[in-house]
Amino acid sequence: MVLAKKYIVLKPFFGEPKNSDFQIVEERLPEIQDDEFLAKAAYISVDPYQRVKLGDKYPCDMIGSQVAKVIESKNKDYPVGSWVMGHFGWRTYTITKPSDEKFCNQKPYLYRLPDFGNLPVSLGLGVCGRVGNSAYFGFTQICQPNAGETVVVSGAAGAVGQIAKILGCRVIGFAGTDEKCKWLTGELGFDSAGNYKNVNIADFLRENAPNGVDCYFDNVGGELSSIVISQMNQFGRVAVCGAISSYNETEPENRKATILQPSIVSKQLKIEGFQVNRFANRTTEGIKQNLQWIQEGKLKYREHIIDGFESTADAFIGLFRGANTGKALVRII
Ligand SMILES: NC(=O)C1=CN([C@@H]2O[C@H](COP(=O)(O)OP(=O)(O)OC[C@H]3O[C@@H](n4cnc5c(N)ncnc54)[C@H](OP(=O)(O)O)[C@@H]3O)[C@@H](O)[C@H]2O)C=CC1
Ligand SMILES: CCCCCC(=O)/C=C/[C@H]1[C@H](O)CC(=O)[C@@H]1CCCCCCC(=O)O
Repeated sequence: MVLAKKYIVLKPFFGEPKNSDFQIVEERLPEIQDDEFLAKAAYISVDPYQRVKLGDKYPCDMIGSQVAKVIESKNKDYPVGSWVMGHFGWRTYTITKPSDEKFCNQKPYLYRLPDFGNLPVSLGLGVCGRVGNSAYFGFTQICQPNAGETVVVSGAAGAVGQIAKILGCRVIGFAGTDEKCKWLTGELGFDSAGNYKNVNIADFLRENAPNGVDCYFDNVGGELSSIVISQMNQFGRVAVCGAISSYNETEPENRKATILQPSIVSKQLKIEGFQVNRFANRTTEGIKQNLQWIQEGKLKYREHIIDGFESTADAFIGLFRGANTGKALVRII
């Protein structure tokens, strides 16, 4: 008999998520049945979308993905010792099977990790998982960049800007600390990077993108994005990936930003939102491309790893304070 621990969310988040919004409970797991396997969590992913994508019934199980190891199995496709990515929620042990979508209707719900060679399995939640695929497919399919074009990325400490450099673009990033900006222009080779908390965004862009912006990959939304969009070129393309600047905002007044329509019309812009599961049937293609770029030394990654299941809520809260540089993960020890 296995005793699992899981997080439940007690009530809707209000403003920044708090430890008191969560409770850890224990659950006795039954014996596995035909087709099922038992997986032990190794890394749990904390992600900004978890702030805004819970249902409306409380208390509820916390949603989220993990990389887990199969430790008991009655399913030949998931043998003991194999590594899986599963959308199981924040929990230590899970019994499931491929047709089981009781935890969440996310697609893909479950898959075996490809062979990462010498690289850590934790990448399956970051650059070699759905986060990396958001960057790869969101940027290439929505922005449709051409070599030589100028690309701006907000929430820039991820893969998008590096992919833009690989594709021959000029890249400008915005991030929330000077240390992150130094990493972007240093190790990651961005052409310039500005700390959105202390630069004048419009002036910074006029100086660093004097010929205007062709593509904008928007992770944050709000006024920063309105300013970037106001400096776009004719037929510019915007991929709207997220709007983290608004996720904790409780006052509707503060969710307002400068009107976009004059720029959209006069510059004939294409602005398109996307959700990475749109590309679910190309999951392996995206993972393999990012993996290949890592192996070739073209794509670098950082992980922000916090130890201990009991630290998961803190790791989640840290996302909204910019505590992470790179993918935020909880290692289950
Ligand atoms: N459309 C889709 O399918 C997907 C969308 N997303 C979205 O992409 C965005 C980035 O997610 P992800 O890469 O997982 O997370 P990150 O690893 O980029 O972590 C979140 C980062 O957001 C920044 N941030 C926090 N608060 C604010 C704020 N008020 N204004 C600006 N930046 C802020 C912080 O960095 P800093 O120090 O720079 O402030 C923080 O480190 C989110 O909006 C998320 O919802 C993610 C995955 C899939
Ligand atoms: C205003 C709400 C904007 C929310 C944007 C966002 O972050 C959406 C993300 C999810 C989308 O709805 C479907 C998904 O699968 C996205 C999340 C994927 C992130 C992957 C995180 C790691 C993992 O679970 O593998």
